[in-house]
Amino acid sequence: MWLLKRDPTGEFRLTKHPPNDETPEIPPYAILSHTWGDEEVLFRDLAGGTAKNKAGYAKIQFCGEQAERDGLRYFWVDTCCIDKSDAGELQHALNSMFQWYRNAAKCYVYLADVSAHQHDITNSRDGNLVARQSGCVTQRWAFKEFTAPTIVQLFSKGWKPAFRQSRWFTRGWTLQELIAPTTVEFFSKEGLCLGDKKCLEQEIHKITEIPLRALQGYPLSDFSVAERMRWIEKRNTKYEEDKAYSLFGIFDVHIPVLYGEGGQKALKRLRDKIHEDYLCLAKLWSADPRDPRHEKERIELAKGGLLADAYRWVFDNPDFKRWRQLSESRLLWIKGDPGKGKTMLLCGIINELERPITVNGGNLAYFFCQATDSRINNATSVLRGLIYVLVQRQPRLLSHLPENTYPSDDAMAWIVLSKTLLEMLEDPNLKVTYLVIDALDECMIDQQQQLLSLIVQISSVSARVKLVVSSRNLVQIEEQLAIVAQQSRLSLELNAESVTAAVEAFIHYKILCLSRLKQYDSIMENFIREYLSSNANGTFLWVALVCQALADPKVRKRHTLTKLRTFPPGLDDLYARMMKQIDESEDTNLCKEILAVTTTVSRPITVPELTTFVEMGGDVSDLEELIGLCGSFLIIREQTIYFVHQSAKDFLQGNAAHQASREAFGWVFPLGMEDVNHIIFSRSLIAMSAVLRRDMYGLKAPGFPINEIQMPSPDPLAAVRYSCVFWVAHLRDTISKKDTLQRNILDTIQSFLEKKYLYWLEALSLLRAMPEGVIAITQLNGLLTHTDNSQLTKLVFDAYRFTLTYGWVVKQAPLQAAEEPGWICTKPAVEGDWNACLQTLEGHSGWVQSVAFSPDGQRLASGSDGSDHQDLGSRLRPMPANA
Ligand SMILES: Nc1ncnc2c1ncn2[C@@H]1O[C@H](COP(=O)(O)OP(=O)(O)OP(=O)(O)O)[C@@H](O)[C@H]1O
Repeated sequence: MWLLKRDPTGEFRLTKHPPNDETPEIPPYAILSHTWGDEEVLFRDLAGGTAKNKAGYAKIQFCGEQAERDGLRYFWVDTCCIDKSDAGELQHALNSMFQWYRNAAKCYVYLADVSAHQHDITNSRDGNLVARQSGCVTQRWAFKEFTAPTIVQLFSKGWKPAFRQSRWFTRGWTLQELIAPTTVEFFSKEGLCLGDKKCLEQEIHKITEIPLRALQGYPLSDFSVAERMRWIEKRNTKYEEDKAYSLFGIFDVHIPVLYGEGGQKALKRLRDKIHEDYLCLAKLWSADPRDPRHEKERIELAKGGLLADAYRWVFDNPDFKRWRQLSESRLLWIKGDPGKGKTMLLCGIINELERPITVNGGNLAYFFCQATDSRINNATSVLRGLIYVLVQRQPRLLSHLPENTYPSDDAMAWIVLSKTLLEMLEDPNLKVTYLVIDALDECMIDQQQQLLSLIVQISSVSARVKLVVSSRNLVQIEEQLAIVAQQSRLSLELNAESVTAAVEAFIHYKILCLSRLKQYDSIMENFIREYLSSNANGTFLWVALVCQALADPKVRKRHTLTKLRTFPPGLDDLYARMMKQIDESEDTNLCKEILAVTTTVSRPITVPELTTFVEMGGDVSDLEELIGLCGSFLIIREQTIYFVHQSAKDFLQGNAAHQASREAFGWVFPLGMEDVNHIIFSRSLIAMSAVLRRDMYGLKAPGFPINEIQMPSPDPLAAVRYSCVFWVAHLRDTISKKDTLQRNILDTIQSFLEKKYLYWLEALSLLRAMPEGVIAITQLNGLLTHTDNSQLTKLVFDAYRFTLTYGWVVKQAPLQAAEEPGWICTKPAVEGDWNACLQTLEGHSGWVQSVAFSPDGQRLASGSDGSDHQDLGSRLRPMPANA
């Protein structure tokens, strides 16, 4: 990078940075942003000593002098600090420009078409600022007092019309010059400061329509591609290709610079590259994308919204401060009992850290483990989540992603992804990176150990990586984390002592909300406050549950105090009391069924999915009412049923230490969990048999691109989405204590597969759940190994071979059969295999014609009679009209 510096003779000279390998650091520098005029000083002018003869020299002088006033010896100006005659240097400069602006200590925007002169405010000779009225000095400011807000006030509105109209806001390259730097100061053509990006943000937002969060330095990956593209739409560039090239930093992608290719072509190449990166990233979350950033928002919402007063205390905590400030402190473990507010505290920490980190080019990735959801309760998903966020924010890290990021074998996936993450964290371009992992204890127990080992390894990887993890206070976690060198690890325990003041703030807020709802008087408020404070024992969750119960419309204001006294202190006692309440209701059996199913399923299910498992003959609104009756354990958000908290599920599963928890297990599962698994499995098959058929989404032709599929309304698959993916898992759990599957179960499976196998695959394709489907059929194959039903075993084996060999894959499938995402596509492998499998399946199922592939085996075929199908057509019998 070339930088300008004043030499001892007072002239500006170019110096190359870093000068050598021993001093790799680039010194602090200022950077100029401006629009190009007629006579700009070029690289060769400075080298040849002709710079001063050009009008553009005034800007260089302005920038150099302003930098000196700000204590900066170096500065950079795009007109003369790039040797454009060198193509390699030009490409490098275009690729690096965003970072150069981002890393600048100050960015000065010189607005050649905005004048502050009419206000008679000028720089005096001593470098200070002087205001004159009728020629007399009325005020004088030292430059130190010369803060941006004072200046804005000073000039009031006089310069603003010209500012709004400034050409600077219409140019392409100035977009990144506005967004990338942390500090942007605007100057009039006389060199007077008009204000900075922060104090003018409302004005700039109105002019550019760029969201305030983007101006404030939040990660650009938080804004959609379409949104970011909109920012440049109305801007112009001298060379039409620059409209695309000026976006490299905004998307953190790079394509070769080819001036002459045309603006449209450059934009298309850029879009293709973005899309390619997106597809690559999407492969990480093959089936059900779980962007941890959305998960965080969902968690905050589900837990009633994040209250800053209840987590801000941590920023003054000495251990937290040490972890944040000392480079050797790499790992902070936040531990505490259920409901002490660990998850919410981590959300608050992320909010606090996010902006300062990302604004300085650092990165922050996080993941919330949740035992209630099999998609995010394992070590591999933690890795996928962290990598996903890291790469989203720094697409350049994509180069570390291996070809196959979704090996169907979980152990293999772990090996591949842990290596990938470690490589990313050692990337020389990576700046300070923070990783936050919530609820290590909610990671599946058999995978906890490997996750902990990786955390230990990361803690010693690089001084640029810092970690915050949280969990309950468990010995096995403590033992593992103790391996991290003592000076690198810190722990912070959330207990009654550390969080009492925060819980008080939470109680205050909750009472305020309740009071608004129920119109309490101050005596009532005080009584509730008193009761909550003396019984909460530093447990936020206890307070939240009691307040939720009081907010129930059925609790009359006059009964509030009596009701309040029925809530015992302690979480488990509170759950026991709530269980008793349900037991006393008229709908106790249905409530128990609902609780049994929701406790057993592998991910939170929706209300329509629950109708598959709970037989009640009523409509969905009845079911919603019943879920409401279980309100102390369950909540519905956006039609999905969640446990109010992991501790509520632990209680019903008999995992809590309290005696009442063991009673709860017997209450919910009188015939054991296997029985509930059997109910879920068998009702899944009944429901799928009724729903699955050919072309459920009315697409008419196979080979339909997955991204163009519009879900019909109502969705015919709504009630069986869960069943399609998880029926085999529940089948497996029915036999965990028995040796083999019973005859009648085998018959049911055989009948289902004979009639519905292809429709099931079609449903999985539509649900984008093919990778899980492959896992399910693999499991099924394994389960049947020891059965004596040879016909079924052969059927499943053929189905298994067929699925794996030809990969009924859609977008982001484990078997990369086609480059293009598709609905159902296949890749011919061994000819003989294909025919054998197909013949078996043809005999069993209807819509074989949806199996389609191109003769070269690479591209997805579309339509049932296209030429691509000739190869296939020669082998398939025409589909019967009534199939
Ligand atoms: N800062 C906060 N703002 C708003 N609500 C909070 C806050 N902290 C805690 N709560 C309330 O307390 C409840 C429990 O908090 P949280 O889930 O963070 O506990 P936890 O310690 O992570 O529990 P567990 O270990 O069992 O998962 C939340 O559901 C929420 O109602």
